[in-house]
Amino acid sequence: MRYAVLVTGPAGAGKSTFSTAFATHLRVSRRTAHIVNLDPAATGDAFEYQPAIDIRELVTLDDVMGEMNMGPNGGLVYCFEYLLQNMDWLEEELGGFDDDYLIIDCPGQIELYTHHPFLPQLVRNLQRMGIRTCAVYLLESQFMEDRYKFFSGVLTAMSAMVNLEVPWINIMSKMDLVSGPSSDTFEPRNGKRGKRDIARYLDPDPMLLVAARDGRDQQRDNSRFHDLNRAIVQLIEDHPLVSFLPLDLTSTDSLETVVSHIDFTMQYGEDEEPKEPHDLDEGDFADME
Ligand SMILES: Nc1nc2c(ncn2[C@@H]2O[C@H](COP(=O)(O)OP(=O)(O)OP(=O)(O)O)[C@@H](O)[C@H]2O)c(=O)[nH]1
Ligand SMILES: [Mg+2]
Repeated sequence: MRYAVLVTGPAGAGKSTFSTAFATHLRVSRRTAHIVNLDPAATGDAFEYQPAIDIRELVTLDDVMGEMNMGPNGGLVYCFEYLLQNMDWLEEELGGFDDDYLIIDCPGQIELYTHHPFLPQLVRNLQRMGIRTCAVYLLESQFMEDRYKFFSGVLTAMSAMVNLEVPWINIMSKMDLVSGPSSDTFEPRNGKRGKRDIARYLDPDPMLLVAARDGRDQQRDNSRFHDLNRAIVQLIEDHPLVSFLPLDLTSTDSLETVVSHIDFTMQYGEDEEPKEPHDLDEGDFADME
């Protein structure tokens, strides 16, 4: 059985860092893991491991920009169209792996997740090849600093989820940057976030949008903005599709919890009993009553 995890999410969310940590963790656990680089713009030393498959062997953003006289964004779109037309190259590369765990590090172009046909097509091909596939979507913890930014992140995650029809796990990355949880309070105190406050983001509480009363809201005090927020609140209440697993790469437990959720989602090891994901321990962020 072959497995593939698509590591997705906006630019700078920590996808490549997570992919490397994930691969290391699997190797330490004596499991074969390979990184697939799907980012034609990745710079040479971006990876601790040599990727087993690298889109840059087919096409690089630099070449496209140089030869086609394109800018970086148009160039990236061109790269994906090119890969889409050369899917047999990827299939051939993938064909060489048996019984393996492929970690597919995706680029951070948000268009790729919300409306470009490339990733859905890739997923269909992986499934046709009998590779069990799931996706993780990383959002970085800094998004929790601004409620509007956070909910725009939640909506983007939802739209990516709907676009890519695979089992899906949302991850709040870089939790090491969030100091806390220091207390059981809702509001940040002494610059530290309370446990309950963090929980309202991991399991997005749409009332955060309604209750927002910071300076920024006064500037935005107009009824159409409030109507829009109310509509978003309603959408998230009616379709609570998105919740986040916290990921703190400075903690092995945290990484293990995330890996066990991924294993569970893909039913890794089909001959074994399906495993329940590790419960989050005391000290993790999401163990709210
Ligand atoms: N503090 C902290 N920083 C992180 C973590 N993960 C990644 N970073 C930093 O965030 C930046 C972006 O990390 P990458 O792993 O390159 O993110 P990416 O999602 O692959 O970025 P793109 O491929 O450009 O979209 C780098 O400076 C990393 O060092 C983390 O868990 N904690
Ligand atoms: Mg990257």
